[in-house]
Amino acid sequence: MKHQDWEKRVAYLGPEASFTYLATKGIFPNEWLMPYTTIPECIEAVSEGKVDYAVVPVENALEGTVPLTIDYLYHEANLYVVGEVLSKIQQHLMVHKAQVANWQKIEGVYSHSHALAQCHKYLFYRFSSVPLHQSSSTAAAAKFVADHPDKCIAAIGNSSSAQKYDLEIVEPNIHDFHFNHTRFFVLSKENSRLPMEQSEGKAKTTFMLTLPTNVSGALHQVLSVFAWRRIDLSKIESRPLKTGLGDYFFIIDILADENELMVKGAKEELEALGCTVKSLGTYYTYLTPE
Ligand SMILES: O=C(O)C(=O)C[C@]1(C(=O)O)C=C[C@@H](O)C=C1
Repeated sequence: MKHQDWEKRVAYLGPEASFTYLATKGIFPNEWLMPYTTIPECIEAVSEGKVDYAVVPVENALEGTVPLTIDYLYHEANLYVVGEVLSKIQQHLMVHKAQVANWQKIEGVYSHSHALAQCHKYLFYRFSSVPLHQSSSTAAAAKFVADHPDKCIAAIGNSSSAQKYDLEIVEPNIHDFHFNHTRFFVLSKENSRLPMEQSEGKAKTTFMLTLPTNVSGALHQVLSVFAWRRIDLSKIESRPLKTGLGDYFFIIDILADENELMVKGAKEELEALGCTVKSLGTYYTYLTPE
């Protein structure tokens, strides 16, 4: 198929075989997938209309929120979440095939900062004196190792990246906790939603909210707005507003559709209380096959 035959362009944190690529391929198997080096570049590509969607990591079960994604969405972009993808994350240690015999003597480990953090205990106990190097993604690390056959170095990443860049997995499943999943947002300029088919079928909405200044008990009031309406929240987290110490905005994930009467009412009441509320839209959750 030629590029111009593809209907949608989708930016993702590349290169090919990154975890974001696998999530993107899972939800867009037939679209034109375009790799970008950083999360802001993916987000800008949608904002500037170069692509229809961008897929970016937003939260990991071991490491928590991906601050760059949330902060960029709040401070720099005006986009909507049209879907989310949940993927199981398995991290493996891999080396160039020319270095397999020497892998216990590696002189450097390369990976994305989140992947290094997910394997912290393993690296601490097994390779405590070996320098760790951050890459723009796990697949970028695998590619770097592939491009340097003479160096005794390793990458941490998934089995697809080992395959794609022809590396050998020398120690599989080195992530510190078994339940390792990452959540990815699919972003668009339109407040639409990807079709429900193949999703889990339950609607989810994300609000970004700031509290009125100097009001005691403001957060308590916000939570009561949801509580008395029996609106289920799956996440609430604060991030710095970057205007001074103690200034925060909140990300709130709601297990309901923004068009439901109770959610509309909640938004109105929050605004009446002096909060600024921005809805990132309602979307469905997709699982990538394990
Ligand atoms: O480096 C990759 O392969 C990515 O897609 C990025 C990323 C992340 O930002 O959390 C995605 C999933 C894993 O948690 C590790 C890294």
